[in-house]
Amino acid sequence: MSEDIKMVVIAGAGGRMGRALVKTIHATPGMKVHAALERPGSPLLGQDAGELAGVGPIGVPLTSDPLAAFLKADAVIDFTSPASTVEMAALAAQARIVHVIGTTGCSAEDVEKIKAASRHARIVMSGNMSLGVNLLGVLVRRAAAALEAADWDIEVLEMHHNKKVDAPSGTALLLGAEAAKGRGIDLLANAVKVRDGHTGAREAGSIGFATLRGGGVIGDHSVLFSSDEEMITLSHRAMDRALFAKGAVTAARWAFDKKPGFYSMLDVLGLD
Ligand SMILES: NC(=O)C1=CN([C@@H]2O[C@H](COP(=O)(O)OP(=O)(O)OC[C@H]3O[C@@H](n4cnc5c(N)ncnc54)[C@H](OP(=O)(O)O)[C@@H]3O)[C@@H](O)[C@H]2O)C=CC1
Ligand SMILES: O=C(O)C1=N[C@H](C(=O)O)C[C@H](O)C1
Repeated sequence: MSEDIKMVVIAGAGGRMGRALVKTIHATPGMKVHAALERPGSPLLGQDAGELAGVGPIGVPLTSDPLAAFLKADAVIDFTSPASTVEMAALAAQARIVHVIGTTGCSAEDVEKIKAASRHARIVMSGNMSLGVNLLGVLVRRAAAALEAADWDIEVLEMHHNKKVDAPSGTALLLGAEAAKGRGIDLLANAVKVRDGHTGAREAGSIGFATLRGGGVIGDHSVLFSSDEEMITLSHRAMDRALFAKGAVTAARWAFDKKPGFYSMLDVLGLD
């Protein structure tokens, strides 16, 4: 790689992932936190991003002007909210900088808008930035392709901390999408995301989701393949948010010399 990302903007710098990203970028030789963004009106505006991340002052105050932040930047790493990410995608495309998106809970409409921005921008978007989860996705796809839908039920189980606002998690949906791909079916048409009351028996071929929330769990995911006689469980546990931050930095570096387009972590990791 001849050129490398140097100046990185962190969107949502005061959040759980934003702080982990500031810490990771600060510790990465050759990289610098160029600007740190929070939403307009946030009580964190003006505070130093390094202080918030626990690495001491780095001379980068939190601001709420993405366009000014993107000037002279190489990339923006964005773990915020769907509305903010859609807005950032248009602005990052205007500024022609790499946009790495970890935000989950985006609607199909949101994703269409982000994809439209990727006509002019290098965008990497994934519900999970870790090598482990993306490899798990490939294994899930293979298992789903090998196991007959009539005999094997697929359920995706996830647990996260009690502050998480979207469900099922982006990772659960990613794993469900891989299972659907393995079976050659459409996830949207076959997903069962809620069960309550007299639901009737499980529909063969459906892909179920179950969501747990509690305490400080960073991210646990399992895909269960159950037949009448046996069960296969493929799972992943995230133990530190630095995992996702490092994955996002890898994605930004990978995208730097790519053409405009909408990429995933499977592209970045060469797993597809
Ligand atoms: N893909 C992956 O690998 C991972 C994805 N995630 C996803 O990342 C997202 C963030 O997670 P997490 O850090 O835990 O959540 P937090 O709520 O801790 O952080 C999000 C931050 O973004 C801020 N924000 C909201 N709107 C804007 C805006 N317009 N401009 C700048 N900042 C804004 C929020 O501010 P305020 O609170 O004031 O609204 C908050 O500080 C979630 O969607 C989560 O699911 C998380 C981990 C890994
Ligand atoms: O909100 C989180 O914390 C996480 N969100 C992502 C998701 O929705 O899958 C990734 C990770 O599991 C943590």
